[in-house]
Amino acid sequence: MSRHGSILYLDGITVSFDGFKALNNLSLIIGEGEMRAIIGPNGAGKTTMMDVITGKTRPQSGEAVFGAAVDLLTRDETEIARLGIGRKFQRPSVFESHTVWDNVELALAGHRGVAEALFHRLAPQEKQRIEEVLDTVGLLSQGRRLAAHLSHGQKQWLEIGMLLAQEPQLLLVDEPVAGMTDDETAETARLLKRIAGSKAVVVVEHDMSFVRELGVKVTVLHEGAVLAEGPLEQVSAEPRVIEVYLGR
Ligand SMILES: Nc1ncnc2c1ncn2[C@@H]1O[C@H](COP(=O)(O)OP(=O)(O)OP(=O)(O)O)[C@@H](O)[C@H]1O
Repeated sequence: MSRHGSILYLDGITVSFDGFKALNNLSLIIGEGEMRAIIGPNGAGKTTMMDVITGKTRPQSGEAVFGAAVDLLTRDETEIARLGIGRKFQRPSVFESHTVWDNVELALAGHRGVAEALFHRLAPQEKQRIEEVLDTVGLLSQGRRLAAHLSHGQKQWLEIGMLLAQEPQLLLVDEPVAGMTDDETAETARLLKRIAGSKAVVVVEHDMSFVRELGVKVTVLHEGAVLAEGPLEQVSAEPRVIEVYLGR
């Protein structure tokens, strides 16, 4: 496998929990600006893979390289986030008692405390950046609303916006459309497509119609390793994939 031009290079990653291999010699390469969908049955290792990339779990063996040469296995979670890897967990976690605008402003400020961040006078370029982020996630007209009053889908988009404010090069998104309406699901696919290109996006999702809408290369995980990889039509026609995942 070649590392050239990749934003993420995983090679031979193995994670054992009491002898059980949650990841078993997993290798995966994500290109710069690429969007990739990761699918696979429950227990396939999708969450564990995200945990390894973000420094939450250390593998027993393997290599994990970010960009040209950053060895992720020597960095802790905070360092990895600062390096430019953003992670969105399944459930939205926004500051409900703050406005949509303030949520993005807080994310932009990052290291400043909440009070300090909100009383800090915004530089024109910070204001512009917040507007850009809200526009990207389709919430520009919602800036003054309290986050608590947003729909479930809008909260998910806001949290994606909060990650974008931190300018990641790689965004990991775990089951973004769970609990969304069909319209919100379709909008989320459009949103992620707008984001990909300027940054790489790895999306874990069980919703096949959403994965189809993304229209990107799919990696099927099974028992901690890659079972199949390619366009959705191709992998979904493979007998092994049908047997372990799609046919159930
Ligand atoms: N801390 C842990 N201790 C022991 N076993 C674990 C631990 N974390 C995960 N596992 C096991 O590793 C396997 C992979 O789990 P993982 O959560 O990565 O799968 P997944 O593909 O994300 O599944 P799902 O689609 O259900 O979220 C599972 O069998 C799980 O029970």
